[in-house]
Formats: sequence, C-alpha cells, structure tokens
Amino acid sequence: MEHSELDPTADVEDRDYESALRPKRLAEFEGQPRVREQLGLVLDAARHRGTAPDHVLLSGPPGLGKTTLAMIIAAELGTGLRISSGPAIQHAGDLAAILSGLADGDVLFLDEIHRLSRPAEEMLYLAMEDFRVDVIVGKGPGATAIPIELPPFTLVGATTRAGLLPGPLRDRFGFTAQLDFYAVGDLTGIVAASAGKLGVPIDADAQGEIARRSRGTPRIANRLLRRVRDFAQVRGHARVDRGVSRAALELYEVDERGLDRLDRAVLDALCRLFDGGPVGLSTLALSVGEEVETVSEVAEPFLIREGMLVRTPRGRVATRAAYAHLGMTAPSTNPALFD
Ligand SMILES: Nc1ncnc2c1ncn2[C@@H]1O[C@H](COP(=O)(O)OP(=O)(O)OP(=O)(O)O)[C@@H](O)[C@H]1O
Repeated sequence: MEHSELDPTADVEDRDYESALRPKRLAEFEGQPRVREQLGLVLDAARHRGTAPDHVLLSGPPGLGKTTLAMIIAAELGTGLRISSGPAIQHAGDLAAILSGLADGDVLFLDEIHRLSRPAEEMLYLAMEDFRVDVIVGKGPGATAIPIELPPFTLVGATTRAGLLPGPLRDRFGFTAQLDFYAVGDLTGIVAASAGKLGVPIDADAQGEIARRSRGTPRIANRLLRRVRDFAQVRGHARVDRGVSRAALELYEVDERGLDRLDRAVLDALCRLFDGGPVGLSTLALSVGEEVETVSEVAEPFLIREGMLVRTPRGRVATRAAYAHLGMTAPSTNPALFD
C-alpha cells in the first residue's frame, strides 16, 4: 500500500524525529487533561510514599502519545526505563531476561502488550503481582521451578485496544488510562511546540491549519508540520503563514478536514456512482481501484469517525455530511441516507 501522510502508525522518518519532539515532562504533555491529572496523582502519591507506583495500562489508537507517556512516567519518577513490546518477546525466557535485568523502581514499557505469547503473559502475572518469576529448568517430570525475586518495578503496558487484553492481565493494572483523539486546540499547541523545537518560524493560523487536518493525532500533526517545513524551505519562504501551510497541504492532497485522496475517492464513488448507497464493501473498493482491506481499515475508520460514512448490514451508506464535504446536494430520493 502507498504510504500516506495521514497514516497514524509510525514510519522510519517519524522514529528519527519523535525523540526530538517528545515532551519530556507531564507539564509539557498537551491535551488529555483527565489522563494528565489522574496520572499526576498516581505519581505524586507514589513519590510521597517512596514506593513504585501501581502498574499503568495505556490504551488508544496509534500516535496519541502512549510511548511518550511511558517515558514521562520514568522521567517524573527519576527512574530507569526499559522498552520492549509484545511481538518482540518470543519466549517466556526473553521476558525473564528483561525482568531480571530491572533495577529497583524501574519502569518497564511493553508496547502492544496484547500480542504477548501465552507463556510470557502468565509469567507477567506473577511478576506484576508478587515481583517474582519462576524459571522452569529441565523437562517432563524432572522439571523444577526456580523462583527469582525481582525488585519492585512499574509496568507500563500499551495497547491499541484494551478490549483485546485477557481479563486477568487487565485486572493487574492499578491504573488504566484511555487516550482519546485530540481537540484542534491541543494539536495547535503541539504544532507550536514542535515548530519551536525544529526552529520553524510559523504563524498561529498556520499552526491551526495544520492542526485541523491532523485527524486528532499528534504524530500526524508533527508529520504534516515537517512537510510544510520542507515546502517552505524549498520554495524560499522564510516564515510559514496560513497561505504557505495551505499551499503545502494542498500539494500533499490533505484537505481541510484531514481527508486524503483515498478518503475522497471512496466518498466520491459512494455519493456519485452509488447515489449514497447502500453499496457492498467489495464493490466500493473495486470502484476506487483499492484492496478491500485498504478501504475498510485505512479509509473507513476516519470517515466513520467524521460522520461521513455508515456501515450497515446492507452495505456502506453516505451521510449528508459527506455530500456537504464534496460540495454536492444530497439526493432527496434515497431513503437510506443518514443525517
Ligand atoms: N500530548 C502530546 N503532547 C505533545 N506531543 C505529543 C503528545 N502526544 C504525542 N505526541 C507526539 O506524537 C508523536 C507520537 O507519539 P507516541 O510515539 O508517544 O505515540 P504512541 O501512542 O506511542 O504511538 P504507537 O502506538 O504507534 O507507538 C511523538 O513525536 C510525540 O512527541
């Protein structure tokens, strides 16, 4: 699949920039006021008691700041941080090695924790609860479990969907934070802070222009800012104003609501070719020349979130907002259309 500027998952270029752009302390973390306040309390209480805080589960879509928060937790506590992920831990032994290397009070960040293997997951239960792992030595009837004591640590688990976690794992987290998509005002703040770090002179309304097109996602906001910076540099604009940001984003085919070419093609086919639907997913995908999965996993979730498309048992249906966005009049003859 062609890489889109609006893909919320990280690519290599993002990883290079992200460490530079990450807020380092909780006070610099924009948005998510509830999560910030609750987490701040958990950390303050732990600092007061002089103990490691409860294990923390962070859930939410890609690019909303889970890794950033894990790093902030370690920085706020002044402890070490170990980073790994569910898919990187193949065997329980891999996890045992990570756990036994932790120092007192360390934070262990496990990304995509829902993808841990079963044996690793079971080892984690014991580690989270009793700060112990049982390493099995030998095979068959002669096998023995050697207990290894672990120092107290805080596990920060991240998952895109908390619902995917088995109940017993979920229950072992003392604090769960659900990250939501960001409001435009918060994203504007993120763009401003990132522009400052990158040394890009930018006007306030250009920041807002980028924020509005970033699909509620800081990673996308930072990426669009870099594209706008490229544009300004190459075309010789010393300062990014509204006009420069608009021209750059137009070039990258990111429209005013954050839709890209594929999103618009899907809406266009749905509204123009199929009169608003309902139309089956495979027919819709065929008409825009894309794979079924690309349409259903890349374009549709955002269009649904924006209230432009609805999935029904009879197929995909457009909403009046979709027609309005395309600058078309919704047909009065289609009773299936959604408001
Ligand atoms: N609240 C925030 N304030 C400022 N910058 C943020 C915030 N949240 C995320 N960012 C920035 O967005 C980028 C992506 O964040 P991060 O890597 O933490 O996302 P993630 O949720 O861990 O994504 P993934 O699930 O794909 O790993 C980083 O550059 C980070 O600095």
